[in-house]
This record gives sequence, C-alpha cells and structure tokens, in this order.
Amino acid sequence: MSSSTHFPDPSSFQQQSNNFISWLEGSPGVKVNSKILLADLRATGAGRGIVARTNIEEGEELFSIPRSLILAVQNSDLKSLLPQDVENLGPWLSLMLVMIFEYLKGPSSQWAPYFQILPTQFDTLMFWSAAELQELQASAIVDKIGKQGADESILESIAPVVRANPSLFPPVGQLSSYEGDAGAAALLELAHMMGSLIMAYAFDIEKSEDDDDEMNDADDSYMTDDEEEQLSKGMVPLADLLNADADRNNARLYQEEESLIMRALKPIRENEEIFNDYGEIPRADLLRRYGYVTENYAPFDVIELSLRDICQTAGLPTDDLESQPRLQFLDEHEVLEDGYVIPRPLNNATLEDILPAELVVLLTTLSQTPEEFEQRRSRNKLPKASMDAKQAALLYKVLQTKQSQYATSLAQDTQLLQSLSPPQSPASLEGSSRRLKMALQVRMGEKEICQAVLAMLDSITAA
Ligand SMILES: C[S@@+](CC[C@H](N)C(=O)[O-])C[C@H]1O[C@@H](n2cnc3c(N)ncnc32)[C@H](O)[C@@H]1O
Repeated sequence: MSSSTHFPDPSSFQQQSNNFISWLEGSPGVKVNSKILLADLRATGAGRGIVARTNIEEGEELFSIPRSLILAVQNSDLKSLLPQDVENLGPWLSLMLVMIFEYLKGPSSQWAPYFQILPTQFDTLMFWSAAELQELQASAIVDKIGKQGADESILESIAPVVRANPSLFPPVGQLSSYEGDAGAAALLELAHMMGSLIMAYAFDIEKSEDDDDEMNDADDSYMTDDEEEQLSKGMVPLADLLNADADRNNARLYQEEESLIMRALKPIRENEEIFNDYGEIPRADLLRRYGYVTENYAPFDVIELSLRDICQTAGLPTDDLESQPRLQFLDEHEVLEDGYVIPRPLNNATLEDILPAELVVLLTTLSQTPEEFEQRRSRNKLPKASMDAKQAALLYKVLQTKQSQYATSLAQDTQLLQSLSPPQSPASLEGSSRRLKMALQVRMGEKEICQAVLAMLDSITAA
C-alpha cells in the first residue's frame, strides 16, 4: 500500500482513524493501552500502523479484542438469514460472502467504522495489469496469482447466493441486479476487494483459548482446495492494523477464551512502530499476498526452477510423465515436483544446504547414461542426493537458461533501480512507478540468487 489512493475518501483519513478508535473503545470488552497510537504512515508508504506513544515493557498488553467483535461468519447475522449453512463454503468464501453482506449494509453494519478505514485498492499482484506483471520477467510468482481460479470460485459459489437474495445483497451503483455481464463484473470486483482484505488482513481464528497465533498461512490464492483443514478466518479490528517488516517483529496476538490479546514481545521504545509477524516470506510472495516489499525480506528470497526447464536443458524432448521413464521412476518414488525452490545462500551456506534433495536426485537421474538409469530402475532404488561434476554442469546450464529468461541483466536493473529512487525522492512512489520498483526488487533478488548459485557451482564444474 502506498498512500492515500488505496483508501476510500483519503481527505478524511485522520477523521476515519478517530471514528474507528472511538467505535472500538466504545465496544463492550475492548481494552486499548493508552501507550499505543494508530498512526498515519502514508508518507512512508505503509498506510496506517500502530506506534508506541511512550516506552512499552516486554509482555505488556497492547490491546484486547473480544471474540464477539471479530468480523467473522459466527458473528454476522447473515448465517441466520440464509437457508443454507454459510460455513459450508469454506473459510475463504464464507468470510468473503459475510464481508460483502456487511459492507453492503453500509452504516447499519456493526462494522461500518471498521470498513471505513480498510483500503479499497490494492497493490497485490491480482490487480496488476499484464504490462506491470511483465516487469516481474521470469519470476515463478507470475504463475501463482490464481486470478482465473478465484474468478471461477466466486462465480460458482458466491454469485448464486448473492443473486438469489437481492434484499440481503443490494446492487451497487447504477446496477439493478448482479445478473448479466455488468452484474457479474461488479460482484467480482466486490469479492476481490474482500478476498484481498482477507489475504492481507485476516487471522486464522482458533476455537479455544489455549494457543497463540500469527497471521494466516501462505496459501497460493484466496481459495485453496484443502479448505477443510483450515481454521475459520476472521478480521480482527486493530490487530490487523499492525504492519510487518521481517525481523522487526515485536508483538504477537494471543488467542484466549474470550478475547484476542496483542502483547509486546520485547521492550518497545517511544515512537517505535509495533510490528506483527507475517512470516519469513520471499519478496515475490510478499508482493502477491500483501502488495509491498522491503529490503528486510531480501534474505528470504528464492528462485524456482521449473521441471519443464530442467527437462528441456537436460535434452529430454518433453516433461510428460507418460513418455519419460526417468520422470515416471521419480514420480513413483514421490520425489518429482513441478518446480524446485532454491533459497538465497546466506552465512556461508553450501550447495548441500540450499539445494533440495529432490532437485539433486532429479539432476542425477537426468544425467545418467541409459545403462546407469536402467540399472537403478531394475534395483528400484533412487540415486543418492549428492552433487558431482555432471549434475553441477546440468544445474549450471539450467540456471543460465533461467537467467536468460529475464529480459534484463542484474547490472541493468541496478541502474534502473537507481534512476527510479534517487536519494532525494520520497519513499513512497505512486501507482505504476511503485509497482515497477517492487517488481525490480523481486526480479533482482532472484537474479542475485542465480548468480550466487552459479558462482558456487563454478568450483565443482571447474574440478
Ligand atoms: C494487516 S495490514 C496492516 C495495516 C495497513 N497498513 C493499513 O493501513 O490498513 C497489511 C497491509 O499493510 C501494508 N504493510 C504492512 N507492512 C508494511 C510495511 N512494512 N511497509 C509498507 N506497507 C506495509 C501492506 O499494504 C499490507 O497489505
């Protein structure tokens, strides 16, 4: 999130913050420590955030939100107004439907002052144009956005409920209903707004008091197929106004029987920002889910090598299982993947530390002569996951192929980045420039990993 443009009615930004805090503090059971402040961080590109007014001690309670105030399926009237069980839609779609319902209620919703401070525009990859996405070049993240699948789920599961209950879901703007192309487009827009809020703001809500929790787990899109195993999701006012910046985490949400309580994890000094933990996420994923990146997440960057590219580089005519006995053999042993993730080598990491065993086994299997492979197959035994010159040479070529798929070099990107953010420019670029800068940071991180791993392979291939 950059600035005003992401929020409804940016001219009343502070007024909306004040209204929200008044609403919150006036709600039964809410406690907010007077040492914290809901701050305007638009100048640094971070929207709203929570800042310490004065020094806070380790373990101190920052605020407490009763479970009844969570915007969740269990707390909305919608479940008693519909004949079907909303929860059957799964955690993502059920919360999405409830949020659309509450949002369309306008001022009569219990959560109206909360909706007033939530953004309506996002920089998450779901909202990037094709030209903006192209700036990510060969990053594997481009194939993980899942827009089409999300559209299909919304039209299949949400649209029929909305269309069958026009009194609960009044059409927006000039629309007379959510039928037809215009109706479907409006509904998709609403649903994506709620889906994006859930992705970047919602928490997994535990049923009982005994455990603590972090922001929700990284799912590939809004909706995934293993929904049954997921906890129910809820929007927790105030708790979701904490930003995050990798290891600057200094607070955590604890889920107790009656309330969700945010506590300081360490002493926090006056004027310091209070940060939650979104996890050790590569910048590509941070951009996909949260729509921002910072340098502090660079250590968690990864590159992903696709099975297809590896097969092609190894000279296999296709990566089709049916026609490729080597791939079939690996699949039978459950070590074949569509893509292989290599993390950034940090702190003198060795190849052994960073290369997934499955990748090494694949490289070995693809490097074997037909006789060597037949021998392995007849013994039904996977090769050892250790690198020698042959596998290293193949991986070297795969990485060079990967590098060549990025339209620009790391040196060119470095120059471009400098031209985009000269020291005198403000931290928060707007619109497409901001997206271009974030895409640059993501693709540069990936190119740096490619280069670093190539340098590590040099010693083996030269031997
Ligand atoms: C849980 S919300 C935090 C509250 C949010 N800043 C707001 O104003 O509504 C998560 C969103 O905050 C923004 N954000 C979080 N941490 C950030 C950071 N370190 N820098 C910039 N934006 C950040 C991103 O837009 C992210 O999607």
